[in-house]
Amino acid sequence: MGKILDGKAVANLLAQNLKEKVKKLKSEGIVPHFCVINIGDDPASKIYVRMKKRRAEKIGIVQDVYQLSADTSQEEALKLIDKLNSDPKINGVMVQLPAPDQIDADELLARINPDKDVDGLTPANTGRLWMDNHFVEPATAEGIIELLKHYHISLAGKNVVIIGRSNIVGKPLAALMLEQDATVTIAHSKTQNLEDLTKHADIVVSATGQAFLVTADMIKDGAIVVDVGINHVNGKLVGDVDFENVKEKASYITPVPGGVGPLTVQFLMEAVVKLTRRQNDRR
Ligand SMILES: NC(=O)C1=CN([C@@H]2O[C@H](COP(=O)(O)OP(=O)(O)OC[C@H]3O[C@@H](n4cnc5c(N)ncnc54)[C@H](OP(=O)(O)O)[C@@H]3O)[C@@H](O)[C@H]2O)C=CC1
Ligand SMILES: Nc1nc(=O)c2c([nH]1)NC[C@@H]1CN(c3ccc(C(=O)N[C@@H](CCC(=O)O)C(=O)O)cc3)C=[N+]21
Repeated sequence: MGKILDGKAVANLLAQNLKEKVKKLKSEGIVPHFCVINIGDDPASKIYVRMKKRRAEKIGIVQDVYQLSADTSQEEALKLIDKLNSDPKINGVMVQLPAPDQIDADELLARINPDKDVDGLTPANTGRLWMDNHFVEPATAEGIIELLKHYHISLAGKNVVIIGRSNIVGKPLAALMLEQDATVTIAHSKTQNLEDLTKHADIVVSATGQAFLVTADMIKDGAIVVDVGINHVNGKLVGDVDFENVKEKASYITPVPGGVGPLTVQFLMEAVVKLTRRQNDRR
């Protein structure tokens, strides 16, 4: 039976460490301060924004939330980003996704000053990620890398299948795993015979938002399974993986909740502190 990769515990352990870094900054008169721009009324986004706030407070980081109405124009959102970019008191900026239909989210992301890019999703930082020259990494991908490291799971030479090719999860994770010498396959909704790929994988990561996509018959005995998905089924929070059955076959598996999610939030906080430190050391 598979061992649980306890993302929540690892995130809380890292939070203790980060708190000390924040204390050190505070002794120099610096308080890490970032802003989340949330446009519209997506209920899940509001929950995530609250979770970030909770973790930020625990660590000693100041988080402002700019809650913009669902009918906010592109110009208004761009103006707010420009204002935060040029405010020296603000160390980090992020735009919560998804944004409403009238908003071009890619243009908003591209407007964020790469030196304040908490999510690591600006074109500049995405480029640096693929050139192995990165400073902040997208939090979910970095969280997964650090989770595997915590459990002494090496990526070198491993066959990894990542299901999902989004700019926020699948693609950055592929870059980071490739950098650690894994052989990476990225699957998506047009992939044929997905199980032929996953059956040969040492590590399967699912980031699709499709509950029960990954079943036990798709997994090699002793494989490692990382579940990024967040789905609500009959009022219950589940991932993409049929956890109860897959855990009998896997050597390690992440639960949902309590797996990748808390690490995502933790690594957003890590990014805020790193950016704050660099901005102050450069002055
Ligand atoms: N735990 C955490 O910290 C985080 C969790 N999430 C969750 O992870 C999931 C993915 O998020 P995100 O990457 O933003 O989502 P997107 O919707 O942007 O991307 C989903 C990806 O999954 C692929 N996909 C969808 N259905 C299938 C299928 N049946 N078979 C194979 N591939 C499929 C899509 O393929 P195609 O490109 O062809 O459409 C796409 O590449 C969501 O549930 C989200 O809530 C996201 C971020 C952080
Ligand atoms: N610009 C941007 N950056 C993001 O990082 C970003 C985003 N937009 N949009 C949405 C996704 C999703 N995401 C999650 C964060 C925390 C949990 C999390 O903490 N989950 C808990 C449970 C959550 C619950 O109870 O609902 C867990 O899995 O244990 C999940 C998902 C960040 N995202």
